[in-house]
Amino acid sequence: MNAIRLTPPSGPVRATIPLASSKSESNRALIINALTGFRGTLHNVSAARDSQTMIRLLQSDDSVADVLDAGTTMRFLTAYFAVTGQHKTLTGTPRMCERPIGILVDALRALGADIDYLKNDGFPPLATKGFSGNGTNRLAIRGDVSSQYISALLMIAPTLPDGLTLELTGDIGSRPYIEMTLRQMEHFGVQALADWATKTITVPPTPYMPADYSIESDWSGASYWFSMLSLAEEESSQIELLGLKEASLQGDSAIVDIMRPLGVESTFTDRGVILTKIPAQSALTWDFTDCPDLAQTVAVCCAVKGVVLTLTGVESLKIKETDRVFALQTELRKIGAEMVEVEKNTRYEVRTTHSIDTVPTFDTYDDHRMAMAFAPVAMRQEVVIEEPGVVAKSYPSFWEDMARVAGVRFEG
Ligand SMILES: O=C(O)C1=C[C@@H](OP(=O)(O)O)[C@@H](O)[C@H](O)C1
Ligand SMILES: C=C(OP(=O)(O)O)C(=O)O
Repeated sequence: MNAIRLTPPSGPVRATIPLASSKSESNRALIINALTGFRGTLHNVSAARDSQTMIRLLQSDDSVADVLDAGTTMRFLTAYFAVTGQHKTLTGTPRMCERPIGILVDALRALGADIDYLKNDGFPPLATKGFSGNGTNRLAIRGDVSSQYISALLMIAPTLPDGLTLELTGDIGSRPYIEMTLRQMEHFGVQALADWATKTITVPPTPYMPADYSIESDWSGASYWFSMLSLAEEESSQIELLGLKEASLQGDSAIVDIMRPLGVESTFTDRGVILTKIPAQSALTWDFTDCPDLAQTVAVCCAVKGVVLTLTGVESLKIKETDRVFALQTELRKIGAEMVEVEKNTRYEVRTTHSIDTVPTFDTYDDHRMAMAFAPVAMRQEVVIEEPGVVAKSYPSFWEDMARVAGVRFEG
């Protein structure tokens, strides 16, 4: 499957979308359940490759754990294998081996874990080689690189002899993901104390209790449907998204507020949420510190609508599946838009400069979110998307779902 051709709907969009379940919630539930001795029951675990990889690696006796391109799987399993004293080699795709992990490894070493880098210091591949259990129970850790290091440490913290206190330093990025971790730990019987004023989180040494846990649909995946409804030409268009809750653990539920000025009203029901069209604004400013995975969705949507978008809080985008800032800048040009760096690394502006009359072919940079963020452009014009299989990382049925609202043809 080399490319996919998408063509606009011929009339109003009317669709009900099942959505994938959250890979973030799934991967936390899987790690915590492993720490109960696999005694709980998880419902609606995500079919996302990142979660299926987590399941496979938790069950495997193999000494090599290849996480492919799954960031949470790499970070959470490193902590899990390290403190459970398992001897494992953790590796991943070439890009995964460029994504930093030094902050987490330093912290785990301070807790008493023996970890070696196998190639470059600070990056996978690495080997976990046992756990002495006589390290510190208080750590300072940067909060501005990846929250996944913090979530990884929090989840293993209650199994340490004296628990763990984390002092987060610097700004905190992706904080809702840390809160998601704490809420899920609580569900399994561990009550941590988070003081956001002092940026200190204390986890007591407490055994996890087995529990039933049901995973919600994925709000990050939902964001593409908000974008599609925003871009749908016909005012009577409507999309229903199943399995989402208004009171969600997922910070990406912020898409409800981000998309209102872009012309999408959300009405919650007992099945999920119904999206309808309302008038849109001509400019939007948003800080993506809490929800970095939404930046691509919103940037593309604004570019197509001609809404001037100012983005801040996107520093972490450069160390994700690809350098997402570069990828966005390059692909947005194909639809006559530019993403200009207004202040170095901290503030960007997306503006539409001209319209195009050719069919754009979007590259996806081994990044599921590049494919899914650009797919909604097809609400307005025909597009081709390269390597559409990338969506498997978080939302394997994305193109199947997309076929409910647009023409979808695989090519090559
Ligand atoms: O903990 C998680 O499940 C995630 C945290 C975020 O990463 P960072 O904390 O690195 O921003 C997010 O981008 C990623 O998709 C999932
Ligand atoms: C950044 C992402 O995932 P991860 O860091 O877990 O690879 C993502 O899904 O957008």
